[in-house]
Amino acid sequence: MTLAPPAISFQDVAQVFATKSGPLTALGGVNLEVAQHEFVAVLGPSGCGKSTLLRLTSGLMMPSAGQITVLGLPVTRPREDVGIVFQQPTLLPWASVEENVVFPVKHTKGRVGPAHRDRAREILETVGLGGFGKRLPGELSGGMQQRVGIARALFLNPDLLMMDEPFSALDALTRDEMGYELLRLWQASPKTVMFITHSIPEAVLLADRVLVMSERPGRVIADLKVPLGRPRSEESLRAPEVQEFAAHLRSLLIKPAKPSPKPEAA
Ligand SMILES: Nc1ncnc2c1ncn2[C@@H]1O[C@H](COP(=O)(O)OP(=O)(O)OP(=O)(O)O)[C@@H](O)[C@H]1O
Repeated sequence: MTLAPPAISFQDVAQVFATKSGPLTALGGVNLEVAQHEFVAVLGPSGCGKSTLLRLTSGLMMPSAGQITVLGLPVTRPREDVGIVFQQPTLLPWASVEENVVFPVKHTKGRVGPAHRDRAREILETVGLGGFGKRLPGELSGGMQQRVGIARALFLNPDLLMMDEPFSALDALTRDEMGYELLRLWQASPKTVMFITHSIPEAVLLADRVLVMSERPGRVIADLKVPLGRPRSEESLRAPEVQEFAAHLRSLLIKPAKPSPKPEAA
């Protein structure tokens, strides 16, 4: 029996950016593994390199050092089997919802065939936007626009779904609703998900495992299994062990305030 390779593997990955004020080490020696079909959330302070992690996995940039493999193969270029959802859906405002969804194919292959149109309609149906294909993005609510972004990422049925704070621009109720919606989609069509968020409740609700990153240069400082079965619900989130887990995550993320300097003696 051959063991399936991990969906994502980082070995001693560092990322240094050249900036006007000199080299900036965004990631300093990241090691992590994500199993196939696992849902992993990444939490960490602002600027610790979470988005960089996601861009490296997607092949949108190459690491300064270390090795990254996706499904057992080194990442050497942007991969078609990795779908990405950003904080803002970045839709083409003049193109219909359906045109936005088929955009990845139009962009790479130059033409869109009837099978692609069928797939676009199917995936729009799946994300709850059946019947909205001819609308323009500006005619949709923020939550609906983000659903279009998710449909576009799922259009080519990727093995991996990278999500960079996908719901953070939405109001609290829509955000919760989208979280459950995402779980439904993930359970109906299992994929490996790397989900970047600043929200501890969101990470706990969605993920199998939570990776916590240090301040820049980012490293993984904790790799914790969420103590919750599936399906998840508001009620299961209230369980004492889950509350305790969330409190532990909070303690890893929030540094105690430094004592203020003593006033100088008069
Ligand atoms: N292309 C780039 N050139 C120079 N510096 C960059 C580049 N991309 C990111 N950085 C810097 O690298 C660091 C990590 O950025 P990144 O966006 O990955 O952090 P993040 O954890 O996703 O932040 P946030 O939580 O605020 O979105 C930051 O200091 C950022 O300014």
